[in-house]
Amino acid sequence: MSGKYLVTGGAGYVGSVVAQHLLEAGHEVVVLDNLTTGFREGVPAGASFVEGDIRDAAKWLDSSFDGVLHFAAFSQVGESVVKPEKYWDNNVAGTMALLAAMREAGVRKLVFSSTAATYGEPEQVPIVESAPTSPTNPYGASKLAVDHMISGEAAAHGLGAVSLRYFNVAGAYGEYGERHDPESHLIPLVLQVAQGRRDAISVFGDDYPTPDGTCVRDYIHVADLAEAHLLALDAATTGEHLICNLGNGNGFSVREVIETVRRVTGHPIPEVVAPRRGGDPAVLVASAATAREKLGWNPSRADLDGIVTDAWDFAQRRDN
Ligand SMILES: NC(=O)c1ccc[n+]([C@@H]2O[C@H](COP(=O)([O-])OP(=O)(O)OC[C@H]3O[C@@H](n4cnc5c(N)ncnc54)[C@H](O)[C@@H]3O)[C@@H](O)[C@H]2O)c1
Ligand SMILES: O=c1ccn([C@@H]2O[C@H](COP(=O)(O)OP(=O)(O)O[C@H]3O[C@H](CO)[C@@H](O)[C@H](O)[C@H]3O)[C@@H](O)[C@H]2O)c(=O)[nH]1
Repeated sequence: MSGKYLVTGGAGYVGSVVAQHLLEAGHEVVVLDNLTTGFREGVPAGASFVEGDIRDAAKWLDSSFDGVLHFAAFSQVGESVVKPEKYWDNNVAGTMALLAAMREAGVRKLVFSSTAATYGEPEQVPIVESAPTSPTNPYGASKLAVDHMISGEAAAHGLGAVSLRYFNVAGAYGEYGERHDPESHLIPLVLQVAQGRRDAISVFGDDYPTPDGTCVRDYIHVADLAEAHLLALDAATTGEHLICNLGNGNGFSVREVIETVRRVTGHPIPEVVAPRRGGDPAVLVASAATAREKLGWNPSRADLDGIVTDAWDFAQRRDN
C-alpha cells in the first residue's frame, strides 16, 4: 500500500537513495533537509523538498504522514572525537525535537539510521544486536542515545520503530552516490586518488590487531541498504522497537579496499601510512541474521568489486 513519508536528511547520500526507492515503490516523499552536508540536487525528482532543520519538524509534520525515515545527522567518526558537542546537539537534541513533533502530529512509525559505531570495539565478530554497546567515539554514543530514546518512545507512547545499524555504506544507485564535502570516507577518497584529484591515500594506522594491521570494515551496497528501509516500514509494529544490523558479514581491511580500487580502476594508488584516527575500532563486521529473519532482507550486491565499480562510475560522472 502506498503511503506518505517524511525523509529527514534526504538530500544526503543514503537518504537520497532511499527516497528514490520510496518513489519507485509508489510512495509520496517529502524531504526535510537543512543542506549542512547534503546537496539540493541530491533530492530525487518527484519528492517535495523542504529546506529546514529537524528541530523545527513540527512546522511541517501532520497526521497526513504515515511515517518518518530519519537520516539527518552528523556522521563523521573522527570529527566527533574533536567536536563532540556538535554531535550531541544535532543528533540527540535534534532527534528529541523530531520525536516530540511526531508525537504531537500522531505520526507513529519511524525508521532510524543507527550505526555499527554503537557497539564500539566488539568482543566477538560477526556482531549480533545483543552484543555489548560501548561506543569508542561520540558519534556512536550519540546514535546509541537515540536508540535508547526510541525504545522509550515505543514503550511509553506506542511508536512503531526500526533502528537499522548500518555498517559501512558504499556504492551508488542511479544518479545518487556518496558525496561529502570535504570527503571523509575511505572508498570515495581512494577513488579521488584514482581520478588524480589527490596524490595519495592516507592509511590511518597499520598497527591494529588485524591480519595486515589496518582496520577491517563490512562494506554494504547502498541499494541493498535502501531495500531494507522499505522492508522496515512494513515490519514496524506499534509499541515495539526492533534493532537490525545491516552488513554483508565480510570484513575488508583498508589495504584490501585500496587494492580493490586499483583492480577496478586500473590506476596505481599511492598510499602513505598516517597515524591512527581517533575513535576507530579495529574491526566492525556484522551478523545480519536478524534483518534476514525479521525483515525478510536478502542483500544481493555483496561483492566488493561490484560495490567499488558502482562508486567509480558515479565518481566519474560527477563534475566536481
Ligand atoms: N554513510 C555511512 O557509512 C553510514 C553508516 C552508518 C550510519 N549512517 C547514518 O546514515 C545517515 C545518513 O548518512 P549519510 O552518509 O547519507 O550522511 P550525509 O551527510 O550525506 O547525509 C545527512 C543529511 O542530513 C542533513 N542534516 C544534517 N543535520 C540536519 C538537521 N539538523 N536538519 C535537517 N537536515 C540535516 C544533511 O544536510 C545531509 O543531507 C546518518 O544518520 C548517518 O549517521 C551512515
Ligand atoms: O583517508 C582515510 C579514510 C578512512 N580510513 C580508514 O578507513 C576505515 C573506514 O573509514 P570511513 O570510510 O571514514 O568509515 P568509518 O569511520 O568506518 O565510519 C562509517 O561506518 C560507520 C559504521 O561502521 C558509520 O557509523 C559511519 O557513519 C560511517 O562514516 C577506517 O578504519 C578509517 O580509519 C583511512 O585509513 N584513510
